[in-house]
Amino acid sequence: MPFDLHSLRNGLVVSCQPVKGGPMDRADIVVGFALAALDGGAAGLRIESADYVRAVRAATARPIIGLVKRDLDDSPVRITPWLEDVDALAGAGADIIAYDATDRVRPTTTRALVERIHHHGRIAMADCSVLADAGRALAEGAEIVGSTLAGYTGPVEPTTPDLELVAAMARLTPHVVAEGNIRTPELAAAALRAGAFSVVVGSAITRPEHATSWFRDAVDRAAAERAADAMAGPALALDIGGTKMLAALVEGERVLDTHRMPTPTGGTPGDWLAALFAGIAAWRGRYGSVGVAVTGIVDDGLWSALNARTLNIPERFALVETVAGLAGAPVLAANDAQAAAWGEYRFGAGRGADMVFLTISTGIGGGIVANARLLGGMAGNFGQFVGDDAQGPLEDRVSGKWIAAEAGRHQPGATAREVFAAAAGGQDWANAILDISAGRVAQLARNIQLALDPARIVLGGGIGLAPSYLDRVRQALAELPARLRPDIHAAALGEHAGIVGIADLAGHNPTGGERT
Ligand SMILES: CC(=O)N[C@H](C=O)[C@@H](O)[C@H](O)[C@H](O)COP(=O)(O)O
Repeated sequence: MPFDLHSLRNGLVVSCQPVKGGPMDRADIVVGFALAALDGGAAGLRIESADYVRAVRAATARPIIGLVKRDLDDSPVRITPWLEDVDALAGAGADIIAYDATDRVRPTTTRALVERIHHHGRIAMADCSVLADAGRALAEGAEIVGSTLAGYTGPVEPTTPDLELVAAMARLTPHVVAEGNIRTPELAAAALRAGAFSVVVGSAITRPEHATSWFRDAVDRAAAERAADAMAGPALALDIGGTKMLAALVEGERVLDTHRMPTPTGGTPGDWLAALFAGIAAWRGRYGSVGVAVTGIVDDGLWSALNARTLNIPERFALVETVAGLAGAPVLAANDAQAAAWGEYRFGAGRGADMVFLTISTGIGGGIVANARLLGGMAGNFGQFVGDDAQGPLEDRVSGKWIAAEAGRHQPGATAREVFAAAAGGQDWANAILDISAGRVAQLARNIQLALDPARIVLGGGIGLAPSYLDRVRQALAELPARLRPDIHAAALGEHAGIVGIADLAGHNPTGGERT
């Protein structure tokens, strides 16, 4: 039956080319790889050498792209350079014959190779390095063009696929094969989306030596990072809030030492920081990096107030530069709730998952970690969300301040803590206030789920962690279908989340500068 090219449409082709001279370089092993690939759902195979094509052909009728590789003295062309190679591959049973279609010094013209492939009634696949190769190959009659040689004509071997070339070739012909350095299922899918007709994957599946080395390199890099962290010793973490300033020496999630002082009511942020550093002068030399978590917004190391009533600071205060001058070490700065989000992500209730952190206390803050990255700038400022009822920011209708104000009608002067106590004692009015507050947080969590679909939402803060509050939030969400229901957990690091988070971020920031 003549070979039907369409059997490869949207298909995965597995290239079974062992490392030359390596332990897998045996016909029986190549046949084993080929049959295993077909069992796994491959639509076709790419096999090197007439002998191996013959061996695989004897084991399967499925499509085979054949090629011969040679290292020639007088030409850089390696893939099927000779007419005799074409004859041998056709004789061995290849359906498609791949050849080097680059414009380089070569023993035989590409036109002659294509003619010879057609003479045997086979399909010609042009392995290209640039778009011009593909244009020429199509003009010479090749049925398929591949991105096989993209990057391989230069001095340094590529490590990523050239999907732009795939997309450009797809504008010339529908029969484009994406090939070369497709190392993950995601890249294979991206190649198809870029316009490929079929995708060839080789080393990631059939060269254990190569795939092992990628993993080994990644593990080596992580080990080097770990060793560098251990060498760097503790980080200095600062938390500058509206009422208090906290300095701490932090190693991993361990807080080794702390120093607290009230945030001065007068002076500039530069004065406050100088006062804080005077209090921790004895720590000098014990830390290699500094993280600063602050209330407000941090953009490019510059600090601005979000709400001047919480902390009045000059617009775009040079926070990183000022602290670097005082500390003599690289500095990283972030919003305090964002820093706490990172702390919970690294060591607390959000470990390793895409997560949103919500802190409900006097106000509401938050942070977002997506794809292992903490979002900076304004991201996570949930307390500032507004409804369409012009009732002001959400935090004014939820937080500790609001709870205490609502309680005033029933128990003048009551604090939020006292409202929780009254609720625990069975007071209906107190339960009603807490249910309203928790219901609004539940609504916020629901909206966050719809916007970001995090794996978890972590709830912290004095109100968020007060007895019964999380249960009330969960209760308010109980009726939602499971897929829409946020998975809410109590924060695990308590008041240390911010300093642990900012210390960890700072420890991985050897060059300094703001990174959030
Ligand atoms: C440049 C060159 O000589 N490529 C060769 C072509 O057949 C093979 O060595 C590759 O393994 C094949 O293209 C599949 O690519 P990857 O193994 O990166 O998935």
